[in-house]
Amino acid sequence: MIRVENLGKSYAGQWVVDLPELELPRGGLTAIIGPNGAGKSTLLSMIARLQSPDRGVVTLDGQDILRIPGDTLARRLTVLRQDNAMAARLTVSDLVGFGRYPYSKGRLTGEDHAKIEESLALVELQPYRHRFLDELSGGQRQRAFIAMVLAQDTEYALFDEPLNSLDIRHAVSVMQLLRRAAEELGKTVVTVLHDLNFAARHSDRIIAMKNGQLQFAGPPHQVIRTVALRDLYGIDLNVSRTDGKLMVDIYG
Ligand SMILES: Nc1ncnc2c1ncn2[C@@H]1O[C@H](COP(=O)(O)OP(=O)(O)OP(=O)(O)O)[C@@H](O)[C@H]1O
Repeated sequence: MIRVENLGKSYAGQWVVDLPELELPRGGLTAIIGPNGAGKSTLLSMIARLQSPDRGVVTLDGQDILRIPGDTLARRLTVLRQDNAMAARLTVSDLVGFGRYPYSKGRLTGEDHAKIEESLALVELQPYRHRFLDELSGGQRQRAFIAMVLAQDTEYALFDEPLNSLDIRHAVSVMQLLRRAAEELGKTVVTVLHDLNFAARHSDRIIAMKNGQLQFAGPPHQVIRTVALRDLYGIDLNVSRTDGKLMVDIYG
């Protein structure tokens, strides 16, 4: 379980994350939604220890993440960041191989190569394995980074807007991948999503943030409601339910 206590991050005297308490239980897929600037990425990067909080603690299965050695943490938790700045003259295979670093320390074993292949196949990038990152389209590059995260094969996997730049086929495929990781492999998947329909369809629970605070939390049908979405985004969106499936009319 990931637990956040009294967690805060502030810039210029303004709390951009201000969470007295938040629990992300083990297993399942949690979507984090909320308007631009709500604090979603900041929360994710503090959980992944990419950014340090100004107050409070994050615990992973009861352990303060600041006390977990880096290589141990890297075998338990991984994160796909929104800004994947990385050397362009790196091939797709090399990048995905970095996901194995916590295990191989740079000397890839047969098992590592198998994981790399499996991850490339999951995002359908085998034909591009020898391409340099700057020779890929935006969506292909995004899938390469997703493959790197999958290759790391950690129990906790955090994603910040994984569907960025993806066409609809690959967006559906990545969401199904995350779903399978949670359902069949028992991983704990936490992902920031802007697409409310993907969040409604594929998540077990939704956390909705606004102004750095937790606004709503619960299963999709409790959060994906016209009143809640108006509160979050300031617009009226019609939500319907057909055959038990929630559908947000995102065109207003
Ligand atoms: N380095 C920084 N210096 C100052 N303010 C920052 C910095 N990083 C983030 N912020 C501010 O913190 C707030 C939260 O940013 P964050 O990126 O966490 O939001 P978000 O919910 O992920 O937004 P988006 O949906 O646009 O990605 C924003 O108001 C942002 O401007």
